[in-house]
Amino acid sequence: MSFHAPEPLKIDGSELYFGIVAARYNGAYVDALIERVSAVLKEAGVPRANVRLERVPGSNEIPYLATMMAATRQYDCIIALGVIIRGGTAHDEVIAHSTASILHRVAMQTECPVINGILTVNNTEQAEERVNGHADRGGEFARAALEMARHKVNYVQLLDEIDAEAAADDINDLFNKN
Ligand SMILES: Nc1c(NC[C@H](O)[C@H](O)[C@H](O)CO)[nH]c(=O)[nH]c1=O
Ligand SMILES: CC(=O)[C@@H](O)COP(=O)(O)O
Repeated sequence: MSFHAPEPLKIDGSELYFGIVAARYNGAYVDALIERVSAVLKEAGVPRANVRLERVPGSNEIPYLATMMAATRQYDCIIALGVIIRGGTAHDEVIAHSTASILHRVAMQTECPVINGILTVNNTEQAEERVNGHADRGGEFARAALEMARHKVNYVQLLDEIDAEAAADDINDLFNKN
């Protein structure tokens, strides 16, 4: 098991907004992830009102809601939470790969970072260890979300400033020509 999560950064979450999309499949494990994510966001000062939680049937449905939430432009980061447990067929692999790839695409296309908090495990013991046991994956996902939300806010602001400067340059050029 991996225990090399980065050292937590001190991030003031009081003005950050988060969307959580969580599967109902394997609900007890996912609920435990939601609890840890919520606790860590709260510790960072994120007001409860700044966090919106949406539930979907299974992890396969997460990308749709993540896309819709990101498209609202109301969030600084989306956190996707699910637990995929290996079954008898390759269905679990199909869902794990496709969701991971779509979540990246959502982030690139909307400028809203997306945290892939969809655990892919071989059995219930591995799920238990990661959500209620030694590994605090929910906490890790929340801390990654705080860090990425801060990047998002900074870069969106920087891009706005660059756009404003470019627009001002265009206006100056126009006046200088006339
Ligand atoms: N087997 C798991 C699923 N399967 C359900 C799918 O995610 C989906 O709801 C269904 O295929 C309809 O589109 N979901 C999980 O989150 N975890 C699993 O282990
Ligand atoms: C139906 C599912 O989402 C998933 O549990 C598939 O399990 P299995 O591969 O054992 O049919």
